[in-house]
Amino acid sequence: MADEQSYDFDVLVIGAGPGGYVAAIRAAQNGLKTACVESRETLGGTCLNVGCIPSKALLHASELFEEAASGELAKFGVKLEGASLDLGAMHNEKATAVKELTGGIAMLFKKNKVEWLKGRAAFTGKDTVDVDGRSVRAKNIVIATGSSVTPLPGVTVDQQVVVDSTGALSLPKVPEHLVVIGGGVIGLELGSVWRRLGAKVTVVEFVDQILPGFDAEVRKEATKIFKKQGFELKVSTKVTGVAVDGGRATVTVEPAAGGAAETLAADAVLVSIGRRPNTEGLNLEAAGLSVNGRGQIEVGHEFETAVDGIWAIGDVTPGLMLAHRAEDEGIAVADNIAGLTGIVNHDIIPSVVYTHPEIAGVGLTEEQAKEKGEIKVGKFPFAGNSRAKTNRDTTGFVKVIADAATDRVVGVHIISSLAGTLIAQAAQAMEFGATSEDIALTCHAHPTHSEALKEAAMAVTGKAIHI
Ligand SMILES: Cc1cc2nc3c(=O)[nH]c(=O)nc-3n(C[C@H](O)[C@H](O)[C@H](O)COP(=O)(O)OP(=O)(O)OC[C@H]3O[C@@H](n4cnc5c(N)ncnc54)[C@H](O)[C@@H]3O)c2cc1C
Ligand SMILES: NC(=O)c1ccc[n+]([C@@H]2O[C@H](COP(=O)([O-])OP(=O)(O)OC[C@H]3O[C@@H](n4cnc5c(N)ncnc54)[C@H](O)[C@@H]3O)[C@@H](O)[C@H]2O)c1
Repeated sequence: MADEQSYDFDVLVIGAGPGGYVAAIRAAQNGLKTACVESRETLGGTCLNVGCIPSKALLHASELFEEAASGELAKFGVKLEGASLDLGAMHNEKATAVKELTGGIAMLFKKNKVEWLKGRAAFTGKDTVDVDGRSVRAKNIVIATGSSVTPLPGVTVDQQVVVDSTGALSLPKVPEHLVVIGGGVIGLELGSVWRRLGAKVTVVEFVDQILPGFDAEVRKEATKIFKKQGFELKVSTKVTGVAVDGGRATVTVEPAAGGAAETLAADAVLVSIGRRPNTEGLNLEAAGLSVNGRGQIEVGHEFETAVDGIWAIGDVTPGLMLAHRAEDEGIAVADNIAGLTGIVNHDIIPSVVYTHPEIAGVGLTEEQAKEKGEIKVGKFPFAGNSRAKTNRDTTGFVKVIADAATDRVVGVHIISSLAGTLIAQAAQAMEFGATSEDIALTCHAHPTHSEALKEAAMAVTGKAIHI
């Protein structure tokens, strides 16, 4: 047993993404001497540097551009002429947002006295880590090393013509034809950005529907909406090769089940087929740790690994690869290390796709809920919501799924321009164990989009008013 005095830190966090930086701050708030190792130049991990934040900056800016350029604003009495794109300015504004937010984490580290050890960490023992030649010893070590892009065998990402999500956040010009490989969240969000700015976008998806993991009805409706927006969606299709020549790509695709091949000519190709955990170079063996078949570090209920004093959170562990899950786990693990009670309810983690409209879900899909037992479903379209109608923004619906016997809400799914914001209300209701009647009897402000959630809850008993 090591001498308590010989530890450099009570808690050493490896990785300063949403999981790691939050864990470090909470550990310090809990009175523990804490350091966080991060090899990037800036804090904030994938999310702040090359993920959530820059993608949302471009989604926001491209939405403004499309709205201004489309002439759609004229009906509201807003006449614009000759909206034009300054892509450089758009990228600069994105970079400013990223800089402000990553700099903000550095300030929070200072304020909370979290020491940032700049460099790459590798285990040399169960409580020792090498950080670029410096040996650091800690009583507790939290692995929060996140994830990186899954490569597609045989396809080389050059970040010029064939890009991953990081490259697609910084394309220097709008492609004429962008082929997106993978119809998941990244493909549809970044595909939306470039489509709005003028690209033709073709999405090649291996399975028979886009947006894996979402409610089937939501996936079907989303498919209709994206097609109407001009996306070409090639589902049940696999890419068998990408050849690059003279700044252009030829993408060869064929039916997933086999069949005749065809080629797509593109000037940009985005590979977005998922992400995989970062454990390479961590030297987990020196700590006595191993990974599962998917390369993830398995953890127990308290985020403890198989080795005492080593914990793991976020994308490097099994579960939804989402920033808010990582953050909540960061708080919980730091509380558990301090001897407090840190819990994350993994059954109630909202997922949001920030396209237009947004697509959001929490809890069980209708298919999953049916497998578990009898359910009642209430649905309400935004076409019946007064605020959505006033805004001329009626695409989508809210679906509330409740247990037939107890009326307890087990899932909520929303397609709407404000779905990402509305889903928080559903998550909170579910966390408090609400029934659909509880939501139906809660007074919602008028006129707001949130009234659609109340009406969907009322529809569970067939008594919605505005439909
Ligand atoms: C384009 C894109 C958009 C996204 N948008 C969203 C979104 O809108 N909402 C959402 O919830 N999620 C989004 N995500 C997913 C989100 O970014 C991740 O789920 C989240 O960042 C995971 O947090 P984490 O702390 O587990 O790991 P990460 O954010 O990946 O951070 C891990 C950090 O550890 C560092 N690191 C790794 N190994 C070492 C080592 N050995 N030594 C030192 N440092 C190391 C890495 O440099 C990295 O900075 C998006 C992802 C991408 C790619
Ligand atoms: N808004 C958000 O919360 C947000 C945004 C971006 C990313 N993320 C996270 O980042 C992670 C990675 O995103 P992603 O979009 O890369 O992954 P994803 O898992 O969401 O989607 C990948 C898609 O690629 C398809 N696919 C896999 N192999 C293929 C192949 N060979 N050819 C064609 N299609 C193939 C899959 O069927 C799936 O539909 C996700 O887990 C997501 O949670 C979240």
